[in-house]
Amino acid sequence: MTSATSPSAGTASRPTTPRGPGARSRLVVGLALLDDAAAPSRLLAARRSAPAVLRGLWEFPGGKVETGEGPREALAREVREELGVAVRLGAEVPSPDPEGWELANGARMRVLWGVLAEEGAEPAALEDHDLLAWVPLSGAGAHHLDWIPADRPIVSAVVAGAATAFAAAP
Ligand SMILES: Nc1nc2c([nH]c(=O)n2[C@H]2C[C@H](O)[C@@H](COP(=O)(O)OP(=O)(O)OP(=O)(O)O)O2)c(=O)[nH]1
Repeated sequence: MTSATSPSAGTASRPTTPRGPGARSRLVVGLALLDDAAAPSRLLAARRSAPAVLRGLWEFPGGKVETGEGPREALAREVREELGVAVRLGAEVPSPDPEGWELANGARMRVLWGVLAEEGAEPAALEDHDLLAWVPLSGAGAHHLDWIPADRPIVSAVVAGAATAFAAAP
């Protein structure tokens, strides 16, 4: 499976600071996966299965950027590992801080829009999650889930911005 990304979209191509061999930066990347680029109506949410402190809470699929990786590359890798699908990544969901959304542990998360790269592909909860849900973008749909608290403002931004997420994409 190939992952199609658009390197020029968004600002998520900034390099991360190397911290030595095998080290991981504190940058986390998350995916706001929409069911359709032109007329999105649902967002994919993933329920954490571990660690214990996060178990049962919902989040954006993704994870930590590894040393030497760009954020987009890291996100495509995490999504392949966690969901078993390739995604077409779009721009970054704008955050109040250019470094990204602040997480509870002091880390930052940058969230990118995405849609499935292959028609008919179905994300599966392969790693880190025990349940996936396509939640409606309209009404209170997405807000009903028990999100990781730091994700709540991101969910609001995603719900507000989904309709135009891919509007400028080629
Ligand atoms: N993936 C993801 N992580 C989030 C979100 N919100 C949030 O606070 N986090 C936190 C949880 C974790 O402390 C951290 C991401 O770590 P992770 O465990 O997903 O990263 P990883 O897949 O690279 O895992 P690992 O190899 O370090 O175990 O960011 C979110 O929406 N998605």
